[in-house]
Amino acid sequence: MSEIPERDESAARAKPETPADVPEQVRDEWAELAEQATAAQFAYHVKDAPTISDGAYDGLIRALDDLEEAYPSLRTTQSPTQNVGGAIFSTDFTAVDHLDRMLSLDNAFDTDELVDWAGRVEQEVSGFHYLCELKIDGLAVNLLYEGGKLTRALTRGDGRTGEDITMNVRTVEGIPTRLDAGEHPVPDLVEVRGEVFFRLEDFAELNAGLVESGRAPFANPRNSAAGSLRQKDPRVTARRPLRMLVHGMGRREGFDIDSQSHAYELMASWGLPTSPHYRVFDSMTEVRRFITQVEEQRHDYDHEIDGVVVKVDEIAVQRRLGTTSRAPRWAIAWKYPPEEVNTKLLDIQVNVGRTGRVTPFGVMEPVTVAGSTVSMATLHNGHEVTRKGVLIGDTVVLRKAGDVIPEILGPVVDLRDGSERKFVMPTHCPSCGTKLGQQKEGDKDIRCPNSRTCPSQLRERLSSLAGRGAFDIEVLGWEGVVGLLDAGVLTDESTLFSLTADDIFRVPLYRRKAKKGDPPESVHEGQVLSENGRKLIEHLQAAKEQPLWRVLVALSIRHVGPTAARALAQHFGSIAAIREADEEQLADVEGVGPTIATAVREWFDGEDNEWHRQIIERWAADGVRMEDERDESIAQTLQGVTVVVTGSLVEFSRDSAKEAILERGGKASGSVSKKTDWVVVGDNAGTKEARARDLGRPILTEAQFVELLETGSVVDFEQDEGGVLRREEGASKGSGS
Ligand SMILES: NC(=O)c1ccc[n+]([C@@H]2O[C@H](COP(=O)([O-])OP(=O)(O)OC[C@H]3O[C@@H](n4cnc5c(N)ncnc54)[C@H](O)[C@@H]3O)[C@@H](O)[C@H]2O)c1
Ligand SMILES: [Zn+2]
Repeated sequence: MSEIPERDESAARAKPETPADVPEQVRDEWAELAEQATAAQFAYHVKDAPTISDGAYDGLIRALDDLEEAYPSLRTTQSPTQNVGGAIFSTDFTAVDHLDRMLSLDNAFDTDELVDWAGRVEQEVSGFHYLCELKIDGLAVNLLYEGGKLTRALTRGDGRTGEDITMNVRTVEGIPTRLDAGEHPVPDLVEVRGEVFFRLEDFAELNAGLVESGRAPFANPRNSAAGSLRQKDPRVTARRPLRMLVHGMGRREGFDIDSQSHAYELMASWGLPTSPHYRVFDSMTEVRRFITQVEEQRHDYDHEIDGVVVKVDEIAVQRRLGTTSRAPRWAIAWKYPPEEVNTKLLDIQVNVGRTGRVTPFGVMEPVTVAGSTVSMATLHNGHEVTRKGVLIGDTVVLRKAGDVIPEILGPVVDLRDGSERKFVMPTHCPSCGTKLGQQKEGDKDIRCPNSRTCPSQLRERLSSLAGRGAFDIEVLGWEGVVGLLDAGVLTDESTLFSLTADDIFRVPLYRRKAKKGDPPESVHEGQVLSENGRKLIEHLQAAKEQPLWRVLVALSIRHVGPTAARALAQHFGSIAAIREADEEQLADVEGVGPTIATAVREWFDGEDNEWHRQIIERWAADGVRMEDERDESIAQTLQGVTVVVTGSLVEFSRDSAKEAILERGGKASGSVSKKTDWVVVGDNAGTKEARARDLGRPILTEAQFVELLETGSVVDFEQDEGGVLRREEGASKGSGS
């Protein structure tokens, strides 16, 4: 069917080679890698419990491929590079042949590989389109419909033969047992290929339920979806909220299709679940733009994706290009960098935070994930360590997705060798030795109650107080805090604003050797205050003028971050008024709620109230502004209006834009949802703009934002109802979005 040469051109160029020509060393290396890859395939496809990360697996396949490129005789049908994966079957299921083979996909990990692929295709054929869609990270399934009825469902298996999971698939929501003969007649026979997966929301809910009933949660949606579908007992599958999206056809009888997008249109009309996120393009430039866009909003989809699949749309062209033994030549999977890797958990240590909370964290062998090197990850609390079932010495799965902080998902149990040991939560504070305890019975967190003098809490509190979300004292970083405490000029935060130039001079970090030209009166024992030392004095002075919400954040009241602090400041206007408010009044403030209200009361009335009063009095005496001046002249134009600002504006900083919205009675939100009224887009806006377009929310420029602030509305704005990732007009219908 296909006339184009094998993908591997070097094989064609190389002189004929026999296995005997392959150096022993190379053969051994190949055998070793092949064995590892085969074992990984078994763990992944058959046991649904991978022992190595996808990145590591792809690395093994790469290495094998490189060896086979150099020594083509190694590339036998037995090689893991040549099979579809999952060749070994579980005895729990009956093996059944597919009518048409189910293939895997070739990968492109960088632009060169993608462009090479397109080059090979375009050299062979012309006048075709590229269809781009999401690569769903799930389990490939083949559904057979005969006379419109679902008669069989198989896993992909080795591509020729799969496992019969018909009973299980019948329990998956959204998979019709009968096709709809609405617009198009139901076919005599069709094999429908697609992916079974968990939606992220469903997965989180499933895990929450498991934890509530005292069981261990699942580590990752892909493998637990595979595990859930491949259950001996279909009743277990039925309890798991699995979904499916279809992305291809195998054997078909009694009807014809002319393109991939046509297939989607038909399948949607038959009631099969198709994805709304596909587009058809003319050129590679558009394909690459699509890939970039999808990567930016990778975490906004309701299921996990691990890349984008690019396919030739026209079926006639697909036929001409044909397939290799494991993948079609007319498609390629662009893979995004892996967000999950395996690494060794070397130790679990604890940190005592600014509110006394004792947090265990994992110390790991440094590993690169999603572009950064990670060697530590929080484990939240002792309960969480037990819940995740990790032991010190375990190989663990580490996940870092987008801007989210790295998370240890769980151990790779199969790789334990018996030397692992259990982590025990300490009974006494590692920083001050005080006995640890719960604040209330039933709390998951344990705390060091010595909030006033515990060195660890003090350091954390001071450095967070100086942070950008609080007093914003730039030159008082972690080292500065430690320096002030070590020099003994500060014993707690109450005297922070009483620091004198002499005090600051005593911290080595804030002084330097005197130079010629330094005024003689500033020189003491050959040293002068450094630039940062002088800045610290200035910044402390400036901090006293900060708005009330920042002072509130600086007090380190549990649960009171910038959002709650802004709400409190906006509503009450002064520390005195907040102190007078009862729990109910506090909880009634929008954006506050009962947990925060309790924490605020606890801070003013609890065991440490004396000491907390001292901080406030001392700060006030030193000139810190404890109330906001209200500008009654500002018109409340944005009452009940929610605005999201994204990207950088010219006249506004992030904070001042937020302030401007709040001052006018509006709500400044950090994420775009259907409830967002306006989205203000500055330079370099990322996923939020895309999401706004996706949801069809009105988009404003900075000038229009000013108009909005002044008048409460904008006359002429941009609204993209279609959204960048919507299917093209008329491309398909019936599946909703
Ligand atoms: N961690 C491990 O030990 C281990 C072992 C084996 C495989 N793996 C992972 O699995 C991959 C290989 O598995 P594979 O052979 O399934 O290949 P693949 O996941 O790279 O791609 C092929 C599969 O993608 C699926 N797919 C998702 N969305 C699709 C769409 N829109 N259109 C077409 N197909 C779509 C199909 O089911 C198809 O079979 C590796 O790259 C690795 O990520 C990991
Ligand atoms: Zn302590």
